[in-house]
Amino acid sequence: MKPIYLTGFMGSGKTTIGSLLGKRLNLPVVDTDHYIEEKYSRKVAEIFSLLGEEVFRSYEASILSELPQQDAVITTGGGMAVSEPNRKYMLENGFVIFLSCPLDTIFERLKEDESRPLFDHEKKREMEKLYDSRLPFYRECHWVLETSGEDPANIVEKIAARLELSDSGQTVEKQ
Ligand SMILES: Nc1ncnc2c1ncn2[C@@H]1O[C@H](COP(=O)(O)OP(=O)(O)OP(=O)(O)O)[C@@H](O)[C@H]1O
Ligand SMILES: O=C(O)C1=C[C@@H](O)[C@@H](O)[C@H](O)C1
Ligand SMILES: [Mg+2]
Repeated sequence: MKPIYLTGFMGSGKTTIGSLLGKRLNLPVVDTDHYIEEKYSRKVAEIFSLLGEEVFRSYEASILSELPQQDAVITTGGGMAVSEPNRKYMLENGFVIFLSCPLDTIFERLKEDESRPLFDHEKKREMEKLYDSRLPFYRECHWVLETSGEDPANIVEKIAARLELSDSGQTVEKQ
């Protein structure tokens, strides 16, 4: 089975859902942010502050091909799908699920969380711009799954059900 890539904006639930999905499907899970932190022995926030975003993006691009090529759930950082070559790689080599979530819900989810260098709780307008600019990239995927108002466990069951449908050869709608 091709790897499942979870994409979407910061706070859409990629890491949370991916971890549960891995357990549900009995597949290993690789989180690209964690992989980069291990490989380069620095926290994502440190890479941004010490080396800059461009360096972080080069790390993201270079690690994709090091990740499992099959039987895995890969939870991506929020900016992974913004790069065209990254999107192309994921679309060609795996099954890409965009976890969609309204920005207001994301603000609510991340209100106590300061770990994301690009998420500024005080700058709603800038966050809206970033969010809107990224939507077209996230939408280049195999499935769009709306996550707001859904419990993580339910989302996982929905994904598992859709994967079973596609395994059985039935046509599945993108949205
Ligand atoms: N479906 C959900 N319902 C409620 N809370 C959720 C849901 N999914 C995730 N959360 C919460 O939202 C926060 C962010 O989730 P998570 O870290 O999984 O996002 P992410 O998409 O991996 O973000 P990033 O792109 O920054 O890595 C966490 O506190 C998590 O518990
Ligand atoms: O959306 C983004 O650009 C980011 C999301 C996080 O997962 C991290 O990859 C980093 O904080 C950047
Ligand atoms: Mg994450």
